[in-house]
Amino acid sequence: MKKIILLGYMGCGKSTIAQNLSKTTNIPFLDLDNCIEKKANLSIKEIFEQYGEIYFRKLEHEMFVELLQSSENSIIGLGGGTPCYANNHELLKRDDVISVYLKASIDTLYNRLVYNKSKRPLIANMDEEEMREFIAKHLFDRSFYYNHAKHKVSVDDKTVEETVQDILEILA
Ligand SMILES: Nc1ncnc2c1ncn2[C@@H]1O[C@H](COP(=O)(O)OP(=O)(O)OP(=O)(O)O)[C@@H](O)[C@H]1O
Ligand SMILES: O=C(O)C1=C[C@@H](O)[C@@H](O)[C@H](O)C1
Ligand SMILES: [Mg+2]
Repeated sequence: MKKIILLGYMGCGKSTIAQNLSKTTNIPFLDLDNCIEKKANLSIKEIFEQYGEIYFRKLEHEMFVELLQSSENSIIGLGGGTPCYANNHELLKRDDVISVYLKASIDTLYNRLVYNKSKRPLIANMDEEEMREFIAKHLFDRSFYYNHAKHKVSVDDKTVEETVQDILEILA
């Protein structure tokens, strides 16, 4: 069974695009962050605060493997850091996986995240200047892992519908 996996930096649109792609294709959508929250019965923010990031990364890896094991077709929106820990990037190459990196520029990410950071523990307490610096460096470090995706779609200056269309072309 095929898994369509969307990955990329926080705010690139994984959850939004995955939800819309699911409506268009009728393939069920699973958001990895939401699945972790449901299983732990805690928000991502609470898991970071109460147990720390390393524990979160362990839960994230376990949930990713669990979702890949299911026999259903599905669209999976990963967390922003998922490919960058626990060798998760190797899983993007599996034969039953269609992995798509939603590539966004620093400006796009900054503009989307600046007013919407409270639920994202890695940036929640940063001021605007700090946040731009952080995104630039972090994206540079993470690109190595994101580039293990089989496909890449640029999301800058595109509507949700345009990005969904780009992904449908990959799937065709
Ligand atoms: N063209 C667009 N495509 C996708 N998202 C957009 C677009 N324009 C604005 N947004 C907004 O960008 C924000 C970030 O999107 P979303 O939460 O889907 O990102 P994410 O990649 O799932 O982030 P995270 O890794 O933190 O879960 C949302 O508020 C969404 O509405
Ligand atoms: O980029 C990251 O490392 C994260 C992104 C979010 O999706 C969550 O998975 C969490 O806030 C960590
Ligand atoms: Mg998301």
